[in-house]
Amino acid sequence: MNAEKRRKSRVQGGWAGAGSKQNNASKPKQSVLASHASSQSPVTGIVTQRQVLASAQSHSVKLSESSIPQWTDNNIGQKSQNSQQLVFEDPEQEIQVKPADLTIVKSGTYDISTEPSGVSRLRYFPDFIEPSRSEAIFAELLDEIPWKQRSEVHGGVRAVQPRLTAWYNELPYTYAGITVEANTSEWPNALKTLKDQLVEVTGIEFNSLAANLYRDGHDSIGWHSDDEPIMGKNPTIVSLSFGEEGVFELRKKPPPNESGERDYTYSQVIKIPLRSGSLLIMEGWTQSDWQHRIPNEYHDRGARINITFRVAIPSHK
Ligand SMILES: O=C(O)CCC(=O)C(=O)O
Ligand SMILES: [Fe+2]
Repeated sequence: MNAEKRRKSRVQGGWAGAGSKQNNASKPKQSVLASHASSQSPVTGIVTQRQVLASAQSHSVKLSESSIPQWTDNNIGQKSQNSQQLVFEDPEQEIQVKPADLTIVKSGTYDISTEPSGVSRLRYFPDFIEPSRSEAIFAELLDEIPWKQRSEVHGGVRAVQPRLTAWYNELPYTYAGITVEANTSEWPNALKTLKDQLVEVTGIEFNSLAANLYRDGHDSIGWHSDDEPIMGKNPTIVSLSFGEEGVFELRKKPPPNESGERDYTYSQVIKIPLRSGSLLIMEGWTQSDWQHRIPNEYHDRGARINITFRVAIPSHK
């Protein structure tokens, strides 16, 4: 056997032995991927969008320091010794994989997580208000709400919000470094009726209302939680959408590092396309354990109005 042939046969032999070990090591990862996507999805009724490169199911795979099989001359004819060297023991390095994004499209109640604080629950009713009524409400709100572009402060930097807002409440409301003045003016009629309807559905007597107008696809609201002290602990946030569809996204908060920072690279993301007339309720620990946003879009989008009914607690004056 010449030198080149000998080298090839060694390599093939080496990888054949190593391969079976390696495959075994990576197999559980694949089966977790498959089963997680179907039956073990933490959120039933959710469509799993598998995005080939950007995301895969959440699973931590532990590898030994050297995941590449070692090859030495001693391996020839010493199968057992060879395989000994390739056992994946003493895991030292953890590889994290970003879970596939999940999309909620169907009406239902979704417990999106149970830890670290407790149950985070979403209730989604895509067809809460019929299309012709939604259209009329959209026109009324666009016309009657005193929309204003405000600015907010992030990391000490003040910037104009990429959307218009309004707030109806007896108390001023502080969030993202700004204080929105109290607004005791009368609620638009459509909102009074909707509030009564929502009090019936939820049993909660809402006393405040925040409104957002996303004028087009350039408008957005960044990642945040509705966890201002004025909302109290575990607030129920009831959100109605009118006009153009907007994709509402949630991402799970990872544990903070020693400096209190959170790395969201591997966070679970849940998307809910909020169409006109839809109702989304966030409950439980959702504001503690998740953030949400409406990203801007790369394609043209018409105007969208979002109304959130909340309970502001007067003791936080
Ligand atoms: O527009 C939406 O659906 C979300 C608005 C929101 O998160 C907020 O106003 O706090
Ligand atoms: Fe919010």
